[in-house]
Amino acid sequence: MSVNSTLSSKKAANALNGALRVPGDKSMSHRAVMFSSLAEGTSHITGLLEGEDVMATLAAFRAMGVQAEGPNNGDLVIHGVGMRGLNAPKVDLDMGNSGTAMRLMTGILAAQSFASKLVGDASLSKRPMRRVTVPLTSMGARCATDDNGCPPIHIRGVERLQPISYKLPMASAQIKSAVLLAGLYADGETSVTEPAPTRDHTERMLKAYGYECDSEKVNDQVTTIRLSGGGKLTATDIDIPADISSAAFFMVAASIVPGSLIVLEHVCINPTRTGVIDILKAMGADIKLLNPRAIGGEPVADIQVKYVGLKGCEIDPNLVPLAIDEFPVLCVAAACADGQTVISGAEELRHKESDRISSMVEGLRNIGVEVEERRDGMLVQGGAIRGGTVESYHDHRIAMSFAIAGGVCTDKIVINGAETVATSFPNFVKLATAVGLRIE
Ligand SMILES: O=C(O)C1=C[C@@H](OP(=O)(O)O)[C@@H](O)[C@H](O)C1
Ligand SMILES: C=C(OP(=O)(O)O)C(=O)O
Repeated sequence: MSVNSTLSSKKAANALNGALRVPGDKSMSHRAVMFSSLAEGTSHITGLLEGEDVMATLAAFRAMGVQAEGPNNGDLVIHGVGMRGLNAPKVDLDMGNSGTAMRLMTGILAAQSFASKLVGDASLSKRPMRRVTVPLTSMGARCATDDNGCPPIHIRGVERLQPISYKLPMASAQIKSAVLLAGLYADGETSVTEPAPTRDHTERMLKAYGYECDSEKVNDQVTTIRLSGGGKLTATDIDIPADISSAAFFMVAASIVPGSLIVLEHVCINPTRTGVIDILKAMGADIKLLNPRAIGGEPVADIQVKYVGLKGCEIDPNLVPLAIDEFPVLCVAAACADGQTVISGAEELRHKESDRISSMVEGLRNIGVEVEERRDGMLVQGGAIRGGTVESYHDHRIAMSFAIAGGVCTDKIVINGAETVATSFPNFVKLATAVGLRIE
């Protein structure tokens, strides 16, 4: 762990200044490890996030016989074993805190000829998993959750899978990806229709590893993704840009601490991930995308954020899936804005590492913010942040969001359970301190 279990965050002495590069994108890092392991040949990954979530994915493949060197400063070499080259694991596969790891691995493992069992930590063990086992079972997979629909997931070997045409019941990149990954092994064409755009790293990265995958827009919101089973992945070199979900903490910090000017370098600005920029801009933030470029099939830019002060707004529910992991820190932005901010259409937040609606409502109240909890969101009354003690509920994004609130509090904020930041952002405290936040 890079930090103690309690963080204490105090008002920044000065404005935040400087350029920083946050760690690699978590969604892309998981997928790069998965696809490199299943590919034919040796892949070189750079910019990998060395957070605990991604390390759980890597450990699972090592337990199934995949050889890898690293990671070392974000560099990882993986010797792929091919689509059918995994060995039966001799141990339960521990996905730690990571919903992405558990759901995507279920898609891959449900198609193998051997049995496996996926387990997770206390938080992951409370998260809903039937959303993946139900469609996979209809493809002929033999996988089951516990009676309560949560992990562990028990998977039995199968000889073959049938393809399906699956309409996602909710906008979820994890369910989409789990079905597509199982579809790689199915006899025929699998299609997934999403009700609203969700992150498309699986589709983009499949293409980077030489696997054909088509996306067809049905209308503005709805897209159908199709692929045919039985193909192969070919090893490649992949450079992973910085994670906009980690950058978001500093985008909000610079937007609420007067006088700030920061540049977040080399951030992935895939349009299925940039809802946080649109929402902050709707609140009046001054955000500029500098040096736009393409890296490994993904758009990348340096993001400049200058303090101008925020105003409350009604957040467009269509932006929710495009900023799903950024809502905890957006709640902090709302608490510092002039006027009210309304979040709606965001019930999925209740199924993350913690119930992020109730964790944020409770924490904001503890530091002196007026909030009304709603089933699918909340209403935040902007104003001053006093300070107090908050619980992270072992949710990395809750812990880091309150650390950012510390930049403007009049007293100090103590965050319990902060070791969890290592799941997605191991050097958070170091980078935050480097740009001027005062975190102990
Ligand atoms: O596919 C992914 O990499 C992710 C999808 C999102 O989850 P859902 O698909 O459950 O919304 C997101 O919250 C998670 O952090 C990463
Ligand atoms: C929800 C998150 O991750 P996961 O679902 O992979 O646990 C997150 O990182 O905010």
